[in-house]
Amino acid sequence: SWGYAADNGPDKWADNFPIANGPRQSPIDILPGASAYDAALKPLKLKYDPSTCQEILNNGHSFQVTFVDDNDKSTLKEGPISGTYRLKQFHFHWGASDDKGSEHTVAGTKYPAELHLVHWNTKYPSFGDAASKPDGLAVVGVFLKIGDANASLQKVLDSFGAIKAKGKQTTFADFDPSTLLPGCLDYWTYDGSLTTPPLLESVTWIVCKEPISVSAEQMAKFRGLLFSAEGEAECCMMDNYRPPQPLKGRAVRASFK
Ligand SMILES: O=C(Nc1cc(S(=O)(=O)[N+](=O)[O-])cc([N+](=O)[O-])c1O)Nc1c(F)c(F)c(F)c(F)c1F
Ligand SMILES: [Zn+2]
Repeated sequence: SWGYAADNGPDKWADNFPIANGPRQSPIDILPGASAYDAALKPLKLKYDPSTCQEILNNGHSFQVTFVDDNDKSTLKEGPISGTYRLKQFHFHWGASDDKGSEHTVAGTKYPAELHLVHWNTKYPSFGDAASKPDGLAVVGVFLKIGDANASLQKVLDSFGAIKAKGKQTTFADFDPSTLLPGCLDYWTYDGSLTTPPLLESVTWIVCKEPISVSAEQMAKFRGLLFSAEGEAECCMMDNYRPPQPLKGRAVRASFK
């Protein structure tokens, strides 16, 4: 199945997922100079309840922290979207070294990692249903840059021992994902897609301008996870990012001047 290696990576995904060459694929290279400030864009309204945090798992292409989404305790509202979107999970993409790893880039600049908080539109009955609709998902992207160690991220990293291999999962409770957000929530927004198969074109992307910090030692811990399952030849989880895709005429708007 799909992955990030030479034989099953991003350049091969179109074989099984032809939408990979679609009109609204993600990620993209964000050009600040070409993105128009839109005064109609509202501030992001994020409300996360730590009690909805459920578990952390290694799904073989990243690790993700999943949330109970049968209520409106953890939601995203306003910003570029209308209605209420529920938080489903967050995960990261990162590189083999600190000079690459993010999916979105900013005028060609790559960050060492990128956080994705995945939300779904409650006008649809479920996440799976929403994921097939053009306004079904909203993903908040946050860049990570090398600097001071991130105390909030450290709580996530401390659980890595239990999820080293593909398919491993463990309970992960009482975590507030808003502690992973930057102080300033200025953002760029555009219509895009999932960046992993099935690459569905159902995502309103909301990419924060301000990065959060991560230390080089913490980044090394990300790379200690495995793409491989127990009993398989060990393959370190890194470079699990899709490169930027053609903009194909889309507008990127900025919530800030
Ligand atoms: O739930 C999904 N989560 C997800 C998305 C991305 S993403 O990078 O594409 N993203 O949107 O941020 C990255 C990771 N990850 O762990 O790396 C994820 O686990 N993907 C997903 C799916 F797996 C399906 F089979 C499906 F039918 C569907 F609708 C989906 F949306
Ligand atoms: Zn992602």
